[in-house]
Amino acid sequence: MSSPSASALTKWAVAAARGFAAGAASGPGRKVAVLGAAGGIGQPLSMLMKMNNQVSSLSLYDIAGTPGVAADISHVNTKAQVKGYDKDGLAEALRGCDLVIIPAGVPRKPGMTRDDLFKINAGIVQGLVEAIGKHCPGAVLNIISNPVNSTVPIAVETLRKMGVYDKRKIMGVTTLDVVRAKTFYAEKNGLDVSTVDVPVVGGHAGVTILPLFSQATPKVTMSAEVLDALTKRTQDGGTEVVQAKAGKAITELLFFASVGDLYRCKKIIHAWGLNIKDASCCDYDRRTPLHLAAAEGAFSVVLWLLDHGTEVNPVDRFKRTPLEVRQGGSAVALLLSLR
Ligand SMILES: NC(=O)C1=CN([C@@H]2O[C@H](COP(=O)(O)OP(=O)(O)OC[C@H]3O[C@@H](n4cnc5c(N)ncnc54)[C@H](O)[C@@H]3O)[C@@H](O)[C@H]2O)C=CC1
Ligand SMILES: O=C([O-])CC(=O)C(=O)O
Repeated sequence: MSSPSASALTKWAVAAARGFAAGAASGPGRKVAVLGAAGGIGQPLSMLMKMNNQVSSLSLYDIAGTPGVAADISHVNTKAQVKGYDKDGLAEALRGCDLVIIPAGVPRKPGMTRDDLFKINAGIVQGLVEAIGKHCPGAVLNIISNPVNSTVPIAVETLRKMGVYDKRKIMGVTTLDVVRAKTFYAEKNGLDVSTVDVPVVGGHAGVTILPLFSQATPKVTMSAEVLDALTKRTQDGGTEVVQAKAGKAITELLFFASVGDLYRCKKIIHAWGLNIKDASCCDYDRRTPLHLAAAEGAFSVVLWLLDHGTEVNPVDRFKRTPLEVRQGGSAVALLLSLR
């Protein structure tokens, strides 16, 4: 499974607990569905649900990769019965659910805002909510898919049209903003984070996230500058994570450049919006994809990088250019020296 951030784990645990508190069904053992269960959020979230002893039945639904995730999660030694469902199994996954959590959809890449996801995720959420309205209309709904500020209203209107809307049962998951505000406030003021509370109101995007540090406890007087910085960091917390995760994409790009896999290089560059002209697209030793492709004689990758504007002579930490790391004469060396 991919590993979740600690803050994200806290967020989902709290959201799920709220979901249960507002749940319609009574008695032990709730049926929970995670839609988008095979994704970066879906997998650790599914694990948390499997570890929650209020859950007796856990439906893991995704359009791809569900069998592996369901097998993995089902091995956890807790009582919830796990079943994986692929794209044809949505109705069955939802039937009788008390709580449905939706992390399905595309995530941001560096440079994108959450609103940039609207075109794709609005349709995904609407389709899933229609199925919920049909197969488990009484369930509590937690929406994680971004932009939460828009996907929640879409869910509300979808259920309203179907005549099954209950305002007590739909929640956009924004707990992560509270988690971040508490962490940053405690860090800045040298407080034990377990004693800290910071209310956050508003939405889940940029300036719509409003941490109320004036209401935080324990109370600490902070300068206007510190207050502004904490507010901004809380509002930009998601962007901080999205950007940090792009580092992994660069590492993958460097690997596929070194093995001459042009198809995967292009896929990663496109998916993550990586800028191969940017000097920061490199590893710790400042080796660029061109350094690695040249060193391994990956002609097609070298040619493609050069044709797409990569600098010909960047120097790595050891002051070597791609031509210099290419040992001996070869087509790659000739290509580099002619540019
Ligand atoms: N509200 C919040 O605090 C947070 C929200 N998010 C949002 O959660 C969403 C998911 O993020 P990640 O898990 O990182 O993305 P991901 O790409 O790793 O996973 C998304 C999953 O959704 C699945 N999917 C796509 N269309 C589907 C459909 N029609 N039905 C069922 N599954 C479908 C994909 O197959 C994939 O497994 C994004 O929109 C992201 O912005 C992410 C972090 C925090
Ligand atoms: O920022 C994003 O795209 C994901 C998210 O909602 C968060 O981490 O708060």
